[in-house]
Amino acid sequence: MTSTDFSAAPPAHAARIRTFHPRRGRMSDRQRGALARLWPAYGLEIDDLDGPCDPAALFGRRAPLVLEIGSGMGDATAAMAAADPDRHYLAVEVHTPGIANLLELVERHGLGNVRVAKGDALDLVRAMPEGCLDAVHVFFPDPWPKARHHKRRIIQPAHVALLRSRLAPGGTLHCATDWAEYAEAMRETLAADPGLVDVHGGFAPRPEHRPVTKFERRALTAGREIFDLIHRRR
Ligand SMILES: C[S@@+](CC[C@H](N)C(=O)[O-])C[C@H]1O[C@@H](n2cnc3c(N)ncnc32)[C@H](O)[C@@H]1O
Repeated sequence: MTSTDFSAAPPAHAARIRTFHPRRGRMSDRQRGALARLWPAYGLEIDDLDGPCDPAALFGRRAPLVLEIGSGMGDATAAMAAADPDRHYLAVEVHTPGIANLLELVERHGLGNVRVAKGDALDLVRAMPEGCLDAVHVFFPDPWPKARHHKRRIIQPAHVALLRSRLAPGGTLHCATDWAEYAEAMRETLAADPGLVDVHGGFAPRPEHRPVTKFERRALTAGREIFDLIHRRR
């Protein structure tokens, strides 16, 4: 891995970004330090977007872009970005300590191909141009198990149509969950989208390129099955 010069001038979008003041969650000194140092150039506050989001401007150059929705502690994002330096990784998360942890990993491993957005992923996706994404990763999204809360799920028909519209033709939507009922609902929802092709014709074998995430580790410890679904935009 090459090291990255974090003292370089922040990209143009940084002017729109306010200084980050984490209000909740416990963070180590290393995480807090990385957040303070990297946020101005590597972070995007979604609520501050006042128009379309140009993903290339976030990175200062063009490359195929992977969006990870709900990156949690960011360990999977960092591992995938390190193994895949020719693509850009944009992680979206609402949880401040998770963002700080990812930025600490970015700093420690010199990952110049990662950026982090804070806020609601769907607001960010709506602000992105159609066809701008090479891949979308939704790894272990909140399952919202109660029926009256299903409307809060990320994977539901209208959101899938939105995500698909931002994928380039041939781009992939990769979802994983340990919640069997949500897995089945995801499978049906994704299969019903006319603009997507199911790469494996149902649940996919666990792809080696997907690192074990924090929530996956918990699920495996508890003995739960993991379900992967990989679709391609037509
Ligand atoms: C169950 S955790 C999984 C985290 C990580 N992907 C993993 O596998 O360890 C779901 C994550 O999604 C985040 N999240 C939920 N809704 C979100 C949204 N609308 N936009 C961005 N992040 C969201 C939560 O804060 C949480 O960190």
